Amino acid sequence: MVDQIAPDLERFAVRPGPGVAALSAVLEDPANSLLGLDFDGTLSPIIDRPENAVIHPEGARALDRLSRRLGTVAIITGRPARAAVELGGLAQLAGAERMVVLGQYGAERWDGASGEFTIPPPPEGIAQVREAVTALVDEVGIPGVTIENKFRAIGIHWRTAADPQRATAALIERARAIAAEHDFGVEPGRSVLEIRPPGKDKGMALAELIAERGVRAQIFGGDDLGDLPAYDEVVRQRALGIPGLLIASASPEQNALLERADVVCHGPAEVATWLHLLADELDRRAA
Ligand SMILES: O=P(O)(O)OC[C@H]1O[C@H](O[C@H]2O[C@H](CO)[C@@H](O)[C@H](O)[C@H]2O)[C@H](O)[C@@H](O)[C@@H]1O
Repeated sequence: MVDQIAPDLERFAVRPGPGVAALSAVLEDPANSLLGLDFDGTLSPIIDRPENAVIHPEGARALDRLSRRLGTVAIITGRPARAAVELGGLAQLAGAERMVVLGQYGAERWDGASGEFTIPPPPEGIAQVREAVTALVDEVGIPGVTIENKFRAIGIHWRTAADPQRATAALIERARAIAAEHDFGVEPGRSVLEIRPPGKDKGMALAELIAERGVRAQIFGGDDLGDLPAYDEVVRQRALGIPGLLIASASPEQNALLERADVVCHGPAEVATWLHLLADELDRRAA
């Protein structure tokens, strides 16, 4: 039996603070612990075309290892649940039965145990929103601006725009007006503005999963503004006695999470390295 010694905090690069106790709690009780991760920018490197995104190969390997050790591994994403499962190859992971995907900020779900998707019907008004957004993008006419149809939401992307500054100046306020007119909300992200129905966020999605699974300790990692409600939820859960560690996947595009994080990784490759460290330590303790 291996000694249950405290984790080497220097190796895990955990800032002094509540993340330290959370890491110990996860290592001591992995079966009742949750790992929640965002998809794009945290597991999957940011690329020009959303439909070609994949999980970093080392991230996929680490997820595979962790899904055998932790009670719950959840991908909590703005992506449709089906897209995350397919792009991430999640159904093929060894511990897939312990994985959950909460897609479209918690509106959709995939359960690895049953392989079933829960996808509510598209919200009222989405066809009109799509039409108005398409007309706006056509009228603005900036090459490289693209529309992502997420069936219950629409993403306007300008990562590949010929003139990203002109694109944001021409699009953002008018896209917000379209959202307001149809009682939709907006979700700003990395070179994207999403128009989506209100009422769900990653914090709510996380809270529901914690309650459902009886989670006793957690780790959550994200990279963008849409992850902040999950950060808030981790802080709220700490006050309720559930320790939580926050990982930020840092990028030059977004620094809103950095000061709040217990661990800062530089993009999905470093997130993957950190997840492997966690898997190594869990394997060592299980040996
Ligand atoms: O919650 P997430 O898993 O982080 O998803 C947020 C949005 O990510 C995607 O867009 C981002 O990644 C693309 C691929 O790397 C990139 O081209 C784009 O610029 C990024 O904003 C995705 O397309 C959206 O649907 C997600 O809501």
